[in-house]
Amino acid sequence: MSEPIPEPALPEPAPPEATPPPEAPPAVDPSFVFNTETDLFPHQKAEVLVQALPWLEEFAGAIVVIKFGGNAMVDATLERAFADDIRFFRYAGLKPVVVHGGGPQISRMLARLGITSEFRGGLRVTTPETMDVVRMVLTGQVQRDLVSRLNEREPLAVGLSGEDGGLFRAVKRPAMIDGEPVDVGLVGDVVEVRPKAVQDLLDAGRIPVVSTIAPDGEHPGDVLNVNADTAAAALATALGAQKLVVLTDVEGLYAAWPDRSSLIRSIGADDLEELLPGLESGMVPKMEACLRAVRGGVRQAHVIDGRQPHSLLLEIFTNEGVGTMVLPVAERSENDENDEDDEDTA
Ligand SMILES: Nc1ncnc2c1ncn2[C@@H]1O[C@H](COP(=O)(O)OP(=O)(O)O)[C@@H](O)[C@H]1O
Ligand SMILES: CC(=O)N[C@@H](CCC(=O)OP(=O)(O)O)C(=O)O
Repeated sequence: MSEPIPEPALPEPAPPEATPPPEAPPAVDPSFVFNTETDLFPHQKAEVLVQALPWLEEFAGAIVVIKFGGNAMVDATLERAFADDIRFFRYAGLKPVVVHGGGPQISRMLARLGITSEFRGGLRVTTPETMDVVRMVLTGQVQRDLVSRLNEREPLAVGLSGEDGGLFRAVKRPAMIDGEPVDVGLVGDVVEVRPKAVQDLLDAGRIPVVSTIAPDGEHPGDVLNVNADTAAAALATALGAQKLVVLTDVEGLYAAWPDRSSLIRSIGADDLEELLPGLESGMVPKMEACLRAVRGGVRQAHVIDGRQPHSLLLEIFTNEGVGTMVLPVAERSENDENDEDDEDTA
């Protein structure tokens, strides 16, 4: 009998390779370095949110007209921050209405077309040829870009111009230079607002975005170029807005421009009216607009720095606010109050 052939010994199975436990995500991004100059501690973040609470209550349901324009509008980062602020307002329960300018964009297009343009007393001298370009750039380019930007996450914004739904009716106006009227062509002043088209959009939860071209009330079929600050004031008044906010490329109104230490934080309508004749070019339509708005029943009008991202949020939701605030009646300063106390006790 032959010996059974022993089965070859199988090699010992290798112990299962220990799989390392999945690496927990780092609690803090290792590349993050806390900057004590610019970053907030959690308790500070909470403080900012809590500080916003009374303002959220105050402005719940309020119509706020925001003039976005000119030089604050030509930077994509600023435009994105602006769109975020407007959407923030909308979700916080305010009713924002955007009135846009586009002076630099119009000037660029006119230059490309070889058409010279000139400003007199802060207003563009507008020939029929210039008017075609103004209308095309404002309603066909600037408004479209802004509406698209606002609609990036949710389609809330709807564009319209003063021609839509009879929103504005304007008549020709001159520029005022050294107290003298000067003809500036097809430039108008809004003399009538039918806010229904805008109100309907607000009631539907939309964000209206308005271009300031207006039908000529005296020459049916013609349109006029209206300065966007002026149109924003007329619309704010007609809508019974709580606030008008004008974004620009300086911190606010300076009493002694260009002296940067002369920024005015708050001014009453009467004092502003006295300052107006001494103001220069671009500030003239802005401050006239603020004056008209508060005289027309808007509670506060502001000129703020559109070069600072989120300056709009700071204006509405912080105790300090930013820029220059125009009120129907001047705020009493602490000094005034102390003087009065002294008189009482004298
Ligand atoms: N008193 C003043 N306070 C602030 N800015 C003034 C004053 N007077 C003139 N300006 C000028 O007005 C400009 C703002 O007007 P403008 O350029 O027409 O603004 P926007 O392009 O934002 O509509 C400022 O950049 C500044 O050069
Ligand atoms: C009559 C007049 O001057 N209209 C302005 C309209 C646009 C505007 O107001 O734009 P900003 O707010 O960007 O300056 C213009 O033609 O430039």
